[in-house]
Amino acid sequence: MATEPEDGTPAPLPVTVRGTTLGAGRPAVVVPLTGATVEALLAEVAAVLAVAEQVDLVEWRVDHLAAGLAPADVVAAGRAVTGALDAAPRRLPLLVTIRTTAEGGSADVDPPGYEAALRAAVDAGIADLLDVEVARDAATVDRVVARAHAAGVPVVGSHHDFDRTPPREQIAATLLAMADLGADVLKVAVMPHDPGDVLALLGATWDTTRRTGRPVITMAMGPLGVASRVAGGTFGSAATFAAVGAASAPGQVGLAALRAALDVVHPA
Ligand SMILES: O=C1C[C@@](O)(C(=O)O)C[C@@H](O)[C@@H]1O
Repeated sequence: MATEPEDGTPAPLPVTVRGTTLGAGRPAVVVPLTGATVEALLAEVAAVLAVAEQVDLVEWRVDHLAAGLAPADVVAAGRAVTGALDAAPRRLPLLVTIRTTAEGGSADVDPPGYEAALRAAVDAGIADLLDVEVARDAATVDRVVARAHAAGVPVVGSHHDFDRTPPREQIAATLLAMADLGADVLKVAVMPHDPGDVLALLGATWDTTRRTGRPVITMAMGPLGVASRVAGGTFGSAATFAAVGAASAPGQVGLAALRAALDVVHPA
Protein backbone atom coordinates (compact mmCIF):
# COMPACT_ATOMS: atom_id res chain seq x y z
CA MET A 1 0.00 0.00 0.00
CA ALA A 2 1.31 3.45 -0.83
CA THR A 3 1.90 5.15 2.49
CA GLU A 4 2.45 8.69 3.59
CA PRO A 5 6.14 9.29 4.28
CA GLU A 6 7.05 10.35 7.81
CA ASP A 7 7.88 13.94 6.93
CA GLY A 8 4.84 14.17 4.66
CA THR A 9 6.98 14.96 1.65
CA PRO A 10 7.34 12.03 -0.72
CA ALA A 11 10.47 11.80 -2.80
CA PRO A 12 9.40 12.90 -6.25
CA LEU A 13 9.44 10.13 -8.83
CA PRO A 14 9.10 11.99 -12.09
CA VAL A 15 8.83 9.85 -15.20
CA THR A 16 10.91 10.89 -18.20
CA VAL A 17 10.43 9.45 -21.68
CA ARG A 18 12.34 10.73 -24.69
CA GLY A 19 13.06 14.04 -23.01
CA THR A 20 9.51 14.69 -21.75
CA THR A 21 9.15 14.68 -17.97
CA LEU A 22 5.90 14.05 -16.13
CA GLY A 23 5.80 15.13 -12.51
CA ALA A 24 8.22 18.04 -12.45
CA GLY A 25 7.51 21.60 -13.46
CA ARG A 26 4.52 22.69 -15.53
CA PRO A 27 2.12 20.06 -16.84
CA ALA A 28 3.05 18.25 -20.03
CA VAL A 29 0.76 18.87 -23.01
CA VAL A 30 -0.51 15.66 -24.59
CA VAL A 31 -2.14 15.61 -28.03
CA PRO A 32 -4.26 12.59 -28.99
CA LEU A 33 -4.37 10.89 -32.39
CA THR A 34 -7.80 9.48 -33.15
CA GLY A 35 -7.51 8.47 -36.81
CA ALA A 36 -9.35 5.35 -37.94
CA THR A 37 -6.92 4.50 -40.74
CA VAL A 38 -3.17 4.68 -41.26
CA GLU A 39 -3.72 7.52 -43.73
CA ALA A 40 -5.77 9.49 -41.24
CA LEU A 41 -3.23 8.86 -38.49
CA LEU A 42 -0.36 10.04 -40.68
CA ALA A 43 -2.27 13.23 -41.51
CA GLU A 44 -2.78 13.82 -37.79
CA VAL A 45 0.90 13.21 -37.05
CA ALA A 46 1.82 15.73 -39.74
CA ALA A 47 -0.53 18.30 -38.18
CA VAL A 48 0.98 17.67 -34.74
CA LEU A 49 4.55 17.89 -36.03
CA ALA A 50 3.73 21.26 -37.61
CA VAL A 51 3.23 22.59 -34.05
CA ALA A 52 5.66 20.18 -32.37
CA GLU A 53 7.29 22.88 -30.24
CA GLN A 54 3.97 23.22 -28.36
CA VAL A 55 3.58 19.48 -27.75
CA ASP A 56 5.26 17.30 -25.10
CA LEU A 57 3.66 13.92 -25.71
CA VAL A 58 1.49 12.26 -28.37
CA GLU A 59 -1.24 9.79 -27.45
CA TRP A 60 -2.37 7.18 -29.95
CA ARG A 61 -5.96 6.14 -29.26
CA VAL A 62 -5.68 2.68 -30.76
CA ASP A 63 -9.35 1.99 -30.04
CA HIS A 64 -10.33 4.23 -32.97
CA LEU A 65 -8.58 1.98 -35.49
CA ALA A 66 -11.23 0.79 -37.95
CA ALA A 67 -9.27 -2.38 -38.73
CA GLY A 68 -9.74 -3.51 -35.12
CA LEU A 69 -7.25 -4.58 -32.50
CA ALA A 70 -5.66 -7.68 -34.02
CA PRO A 71 -1.97 -7.50 -33.03
CA ALA A 72 -0.76 -7.44 -36.64
CA ASP A 73 -2.98 -4.45 -37.46
CA VAL A 74 -1.95 -2.61 -34.30
CA VAL A 75 1.73 -3.17 -35.07
CA ALA A 76 1.37 -2.11 -38.72
CA ALA A 77 -0.44 1.12 -37.84
CA GLY A 78 1.82 1.74 -34.85
CA ARG A 79 4.96 1.38 -36.98
CA ALA A 80 3.54 3.90 -39.42
CA VAL A 81 2.93 6.36 -36.58
CA THR A 82 6.34 5.88 -34.95
CA GLY A 83 8.05 6.05 -38.34
CA ALA A 84 6.48 9.45 -38.95
CA LEU A 85 7.42 10.62 -35.44
CA ASP A 86 10.99 9.35 -35.95
CA ALA A 87 11.40 11.61 -38.98
CA ALA A 88 10.93 14.80 -36.94
CA PRO A 89 13.94 16.74 -35.62
CA ARG A 90 12.67 16.23 -32.04
CA ARG A 91 11.22 12.77 -31.43
CA LEU A 92 8.00 13.16 -29.47
CA PRO A 93 7.21 10.26 -27.11
CA LEU A 94 4.14 8.11 -27.81
CA LEU A 95 1.57 7.07 -25.20
CA VAL A 96 -0.36 4.04 -26.44
CA THR A 97 -3.96 3.82 -25.21
CA ILE A 98 -6.78 1.37 -25.80
CA ARG A 99 -9.88 2.98 -24.31
CA THR A 100 -12.54 0.33 -23.88
CA THR A 101 -16.28 0.90 -24.25
CA ALA A 102 -16.56 0.35 -20.48
CA GLU A 103 -14.66 3.63 -20.02
CA GLY A 104 -16.09 5.74 -22.82
CA GLY A 105 -13.83 4.52 -25.64
CA SER A 106 -14.43 2.57 -28.83
CA ALA A 107 -12.77 -0.77 -28.08
CA ASP A 108 -15.35 -3.48 -27.50
CA VAL A 109 -12.72 -6.03 -26.57
CA ASP A 110 -12.44 -8.99 -24.19
CA PRO A 111 -9.54 -9.31 -21.74
CA PRO A 112 -7.42 -11.56 -24.02
CA GLY A 113 -7.90 -9.14 -26.94
CA TYR A 114 -7.01 -6.15 -24.74
CA GLU A 115 -3.89 -7.90 -23.46
CA ALA A 116 -2.75 -9.10 -26.89
CA ALA A 117 -3.08 -5.67 -28.49
CA LEU A 118 -1.25 -3.84 -25.68
CA ARG A 119 1.42 -6.52 -25.58
CA ALA A 120 1.97 -6.21 -29.31
CA ALA A 121 2.46 -2.44 -28.98
CA VAL A 122 5.01 -3.00 -26.21
CA ASP A 123 6.86 -5.86 -27.88
CA ALA A 124 7.14 -3.97 -31.17
CA GLY A 125 8.69 -0.98 -29.38
CA ILE A 126 5.80 1.29 -30.39
CA ALA A 127 4.83 2.44 -26.88
CA ASP A 128 7.04 4.81 -24.90
CA LEU A 129 4.30 4.90 -22.25
CA LEU A 130 1.39 2.48 -21.90
CA ASP A 131 -2.13 3.33 -20.70
CA VAL A 132 -3.58 0.45 -18.68
CA GLU A 133 -7.19 0.58 -17.50
CA VAL A 134 -6.93 -0.68 -13.95
CA ALA A 135 -10.59 -1.72 -13.80
CA ARG A 136 -10.09 -4.42 -16.44
CA ASP A 137 -9.61 -8.07 -15.45
CA ALA A 138 -7.09 -8.11 -12.57
CA ALA A 139 -4.85 -10.90 -13.88
CA THR A 140 -4.75 -9.22 -17.28
CA VAL A 141 -3.76 -5.91 -15.71
CA ASP A 142 -0.97 -7.61 -13.72
CA ARG A 143 0.46 -9.29 -16.79
CA VAL A 144 0.29 -6.19 -18.97
CA VAL A 145 2.00 -4.06 -16.31
CA ALA A 146 4.73 -6.70 -15.88
CA ARG A 147 5.25 -6.96 -19.62
CA ALA A 148 5.55 -3.19 -20.02
CA HIS A 149 7.99 -2.93 -17.13
CA ALA A 150 10.10 -5.80 -18.47
CA ALA A 151 10.42 -3.79 -21.68
CA GLY A 152 11.27 -0.61 -19.77
CA VAL A 153 7.95 1.04 -20.64
CA PRO A 154 6.34 3.08 -17.83
CA VAL A 155 2.65 2.42 -17.18
CA VAL A 156 -0.03 5.07 -16.92
CA GLY A 157 -2.75 3.53 -14.77
CA SER A 158 -6.07 4.94 -15.87
CA HIS A 159 -9.70 5.12 -14.92
CA HIS A 160 -12.55 7.05 -16.55
CA ASP A 161 -15.96 7.79 -15.16
CA PHE A 162 -18.02 9.28 -18.00
CA ASP A 163 -21.22 9.49 -15.94
CA ARG A 164 -20.33 11.12 -12.68
CA THR A 165 -17.71 12.33 -10.23
CA PRO A 166 -17.06 10.12 -7.20
CA PRO A 167 -16.37 11.80 -3.84
CA ARG A 168 -12.89 13.28 -3.29
CA GLU A 169 -11.76 10.40 -1.03
CA GLN A 170 -12.88 7.82 -3.55
CA ILE A 171 -11.03 9.49 -6.44
CA ALA A 172 -7.90 9.61 -4.26
CA ALA A 173 -8.33 5.93 -3.33
CA THR A 174 -8.65 4.98 -7.01
CA LEU A 175 -5.43 6.83 -7.81
CA LEU A 176 -3.56 5.33 -4.83
CA ALA A 177 -4.71 1.82 -5.77
CA MET A 178 -3.11 2.29 -9.19
CA ALA A 179 0.25 2.80 -7.49
CA ASP A 180 -0.26 -0.50 -5.66
CA LEU A 181 -0.83 -2.20 -9.02
CA GLY A 182 2.55 -0.92 -10.19
CA ALA A 183 1.47 2.07 -12.27
CA ASP A 184 4.20 4.68 -12.63
CA VAL A 185 1.77 7.47 -13.47
CA LEU A 186 -1.76 7.66 -12.04
CA LYS A 187 -4.60 9.06 -14.17
CA VAL A 188 -8.29 9.64 -13.54
CA ALA A 189 -10.94 11.42 -15.63
CA VAL A 190 -14.42 12.15 -14.30
CA MET A 191 -17.63 13.79 -15.51
CA PRO A 192 -18.64 16.72 -13.29
CA HIS A 193 -22.24 17.84 -12.83
CA ASP A 194 -21.56 20.91 -10.71
CA PRO A 195 -18.57 23.00 -9.66
CA GLY A 196 -18.27 20.96 -6.45
CA ASP A 197 -17.44 17.93 -8.58
CA VAL A 198 -14.55 19.81 -10.17
CA LEU A 199 -13.34 20.78 -6.70
CA ALA A 200 -13.53 17.13 -5.61
CA LEU A 201 -11.35 16.13 -8.56
CA LEU A 202 -8.82 18.88 -7.89
CA GLY A 203 -8.81 18.13 -4.16
CA ALA A 204 -8.13 14.45 -4.83
CA THR A 205 -5.30 15.45 -7.17
CA TRP A 206 -3.66 17.55 -4.48
CA ASP A 207 -4.16 14.87 -1.80
CA THR A 208 -2.73 12.11 -3.98
CA THR A 209 0.26 13.95 -5.33
CA ARG A 210 1.44 14.57 -1.78
CA ARG A 211 0.89 10.97 -0.74
CA THR A 212 2.50 9.01 -3.57
CA GLY A 213 5.12 11.27 -5.08
CA ARG A 214 4.15 9.67 -8.40
CA PRO A 215 3.00 11.81 -11.25
CA VAL A 216 -0.78 12.17 -11.14
CA ILE A 217 -2.85 13.22 -14.14
CA THR A 218 -6.46 14.24 -13.65
CA MET A 219 -9.16 16.00 -15.54
CA ALA A 220 -12.83 16.74 -15.26
CA MET A 221 -14.48 16.40 -18.66
CA GLY A 222 -17.16 18.44 -20.41
CA PRO A 223 -17.60 22.23 -20.32
CA LEU A 224 -17.57 22.40 -16.51
CA GLY A 225 -14.28 20.57 -16.38
CA VAL A 226 -12.28 22.99 -18.55
CA ALA A 227 -11.01 24.73 -15.40
CA SER A 228 -9.30 21.47 -14.42
CA ARG A 229 -7.59 21.16 -17.83
CA VAL A 230 -6.25 24.70 -17.62
CA ALA A 231 -5.40 24.94 -13.92
CA GLY A 232 -4.95 21.29 -12.88
CA GLY A 233 -1.19 21.82 -12.72
CA THR A 234 -1.66 24.12 -9.74
CA PHE A 235 -3.11 21.16 -7.84
CA GLY A 236 -0.47 18.68 -8.99
CA SER A 237 -1.74 17.30 -12.28
CA ALA A 238 1.30 16.38 -14.37
CA ALA A 239 -0.29 16.57 -17.81
CA THR A 240 -3.23 17.99 -19.70
CA PHE A 241 -4.70 16.82 -23.01
CA ALA A 242 -5.17 19.26 -25.89
CA ALA A 243 -6.70 18.81 -29.32
CA VAL A 244 -5.08 19.41 -32.68
CA GLY A 245 -8.12 18.72 -34.84
CA ALA A 246 -10.46 16.18 -33.30
CA ALA A 247 -10.79 16.05 -29.51
CA SER A 248 -10.61 12.60 -27.90
CA ALA A 249 -12.82 13.53 -24.94
CA PRO A 250 -15.45 16.15 -24.14
CA GLY A 251 -14.13 19.49 -22.97
CA GLN A 252 -10.65 19.13 -24.44
CA VAL A 253 -9.27 22.57 -25.30
CA GLY A 254 -7.53 23.38 -28.59
CA LEU A 255 -3.74 23.32 -28.38
CA ALA A 256 -3.06 27.03 -28.97
CA ALA A 257 -5.68 28.17 -26.44
CA LEU A 258 -4.46 25.68 -23.86
CA ARG A 259 -0.84 26.74 -24.28
CA ALA A 260 -1.82 30.38 -23.87
CA ALA A 261 -3.74 29.55 -20.70
CA LEU A 262 -0.84 27.51 -19.31
CA ASP A 263 1.45 30.50 -19.87
CA VAL A 264 -0.86 32.52 -17.61
CA VAL A 265 -1.16 29.84 -14.91
CA HIS A 266 2.52 28.80 -15.01
CA PRO A 267 4.59 31.83 -16.08
CA ALA A 268 8.15 30.99 -17.10
O1 LIG B 1 -7.15 9.59 -20.39
C1 LIG B 1 -7.28 10.40 -21.28
C2 LIG B 1 -7.80 11.73 -20.97
C3 LIG B 1 -8.94 12.09 -21.88
O2 LIG B 1 -10.06 11.28 -21.59
C4 LIG B 1 -9.36 13.55 -21.60
O3 LIG B 1 -10.40 13.72 -20.96
O4 LIG B 1 -8.67 14.46 -22.04
C5 LIG B 1 -8.54 11.92 -23.32
C6 LIG B 1 -8.09 10.50 -23.61
O5 LIG B 1 -7.66 10.42 -24.97
C7 LIG B 1 -6.99 10.10 -22.68
O6 LIG B 1 -6.72 8.73 -22.84
